[in-house]
Amino acid sequence: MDSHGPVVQPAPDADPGVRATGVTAVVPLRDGVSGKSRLASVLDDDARRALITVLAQHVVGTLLATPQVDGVVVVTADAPFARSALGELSDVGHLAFLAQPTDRPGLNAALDAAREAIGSRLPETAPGGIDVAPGGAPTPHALLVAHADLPALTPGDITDLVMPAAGHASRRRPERPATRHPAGRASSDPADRPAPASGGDAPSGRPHAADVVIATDRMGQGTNLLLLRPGAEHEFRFRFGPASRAAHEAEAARLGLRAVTISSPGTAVDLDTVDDWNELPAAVRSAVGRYARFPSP
Ligand SMILES: Nc1nc2c(ncn2[C@@H]2O[C@H](COP(=O)(O)OP(=O)(O)OP(=O)(O)O)[C@@H](O)[C@H]2O)c(=O)[nH]1
Ligand SMILES: C=C(OP(=O)(O)O)C(=O)O
Repeated sequence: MDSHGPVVQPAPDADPGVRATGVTAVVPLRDGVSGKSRLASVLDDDARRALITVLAQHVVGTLLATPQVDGVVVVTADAPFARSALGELSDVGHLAFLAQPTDRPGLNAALDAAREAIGSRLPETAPGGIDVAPGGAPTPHALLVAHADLPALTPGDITDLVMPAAGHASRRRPERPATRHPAGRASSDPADRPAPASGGDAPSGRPHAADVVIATDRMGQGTNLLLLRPGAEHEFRFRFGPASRAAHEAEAARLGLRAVTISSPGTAVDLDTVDDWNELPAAVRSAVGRYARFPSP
């Protein structure tokens, strides 16, 4: 394994020339100290820091390896930590770091700050702002929020989520067994597109692009990734936190936007608790476990 943590392979069968729309990804990353507090009973500070690092490397590397993603902005309360954890990935693609304003604490405020920075296209030299331009983003542009703790996420999952057919009622094949690495499960086969968890009521046989795509967690309660297509990306209020899936569905309804909620193994698996750890696919647990030693169950 290289210094970027779990290896990320580009989706092998994705056509880089095919774009639903340009996508700018935003990854919130609190810091390397206070995060993963729900694992504090089993992991000490150093182990949690290592875990936060390897998970963030995996998510950001996966986004950068996804053909539809033009750039990634990491919004963080701890820029030195984020740069040291992720800076090397700048070689892979357009990666920017945005320091979260100290007077705007919290996850939703961090995302608001990132959205504003992207919208105003801060110059590279903007004080406290983006220090690496996320790339010549064409308009219209979609905004994809992805949490930094999704160890089974693959480029294929992201392609499936951002392509216009995401949320269209599809026949889901059984998950393929993990190949060389959990991130190697990528596919752009339409039949592998994530099944809608709810709200996907597009006419049969015709893909329909939702304005808002919510990738929920394995309990069906939270939001691990959130796509706002052009037209939805400005007004939508981020409602991350407890029961955010329902809150985001309600927010879309409030704005008269069409939303779909999807779930696939790679998007649903986050790592917040010991239960999450025990539920990880074995290959993913083994890859992550090389960086953060969890006690045996
Ligand atoms: N920039 C920023 N990111 C945050 C903040 N709070 C959470 N995040 C990030 O948002 C994502 C989801 O975070 P949570 O699962 O709620 O928190 P966590 O730190 O991973 O875990 P817990 O401490 O157990 O809640 C992760 O990528 C976090 O790093 C915040 O206040 N600012
Ligand atoms: C913040 C969220 O998730 P979690 O804290 O469970 O990672 C969420 O699902 O909105």
